[in-house]
Amino acid sequence: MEKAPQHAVGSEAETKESLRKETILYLDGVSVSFDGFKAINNLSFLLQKGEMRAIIGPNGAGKTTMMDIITGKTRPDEGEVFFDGDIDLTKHDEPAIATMGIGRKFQKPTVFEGHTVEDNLALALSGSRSIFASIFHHRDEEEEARITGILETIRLYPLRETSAANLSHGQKQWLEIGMLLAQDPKVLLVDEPVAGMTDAETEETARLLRDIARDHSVVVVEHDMGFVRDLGVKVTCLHEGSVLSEGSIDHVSSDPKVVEVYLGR
Ligand SMILES: Nc1ncnc2c1ncn2[C@@H]1O[C@H](COP(=O)(O)OP(=O)(O)OP(=O)(O)O)[C@@H](O)[C@H]1O
Repeated sequence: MEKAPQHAVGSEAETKESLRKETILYLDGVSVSFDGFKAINNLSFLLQKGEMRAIIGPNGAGKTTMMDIITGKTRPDEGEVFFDGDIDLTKHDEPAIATMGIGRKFQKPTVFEGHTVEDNLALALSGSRSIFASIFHHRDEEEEARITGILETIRLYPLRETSAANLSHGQKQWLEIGMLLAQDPKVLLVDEPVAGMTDAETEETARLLRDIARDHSVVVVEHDMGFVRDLGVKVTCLHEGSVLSEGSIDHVSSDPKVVEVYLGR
């Protein structure tokens, strides 16, 4: 008897594994239900190391739930979720996943309003140090250089001594992205970064995220299609907890399925 079937199964698993090893995020066959409702339904999503991806989709498509699964906030009922090739995220909790290098920025900025831009970054850089100790501790050259680098990336170097309370909404979003960068994540998950921003801030945010994507992997969830186009990256459209369409912005935005459930509305 031929051993072909067994061999075929083995090689399929090997192919999957070698595919997985190239990825920074790997979701395969992931499902999760809330009270019998499948919010995520057999979802497969691969993010390559160093890639930036935009996620779009109608309200309730499962975008937030997908982020919740990646960050360990929600446990999937089924499926595989891997980080950096071979770390099984379903075996780790939220704080452990954050420490491993998955940083998440929620829609609403949560900067420390009473502190300067620079001190907010110092706080984020210090991790567990107390607020008082972070601000008054003498920063060494390396810390100074990192803070300066982040201030330049987030376009706030000239405002470093300004109180965060006096920043515009858009600048607060950038500061929060900076605070995420201070934690040195490998992947940044960014939820609706340009909601409520001016047109000029929105355009600058696309450039800022492209700069960050030069040395990080990034997932951006956003409804603003002009902004998604400016990002110039592969787009995934979710619908009913699965991938409806994936590819270039031109491919996805002209896909009749996407027009029907999302763009045409
Ligand atoms: N904890 C929960 N309990 C019950 N249902 C939930 C829970 N979390 C999400 N859902 C449901 O799962 C579906 C997917 O929600 P999700 O928030 O992931 O969508 P979304 O794509 O992020 O939408 P939006 O663009 O509005 O933020 C929705 O129908 C939502 O009501």
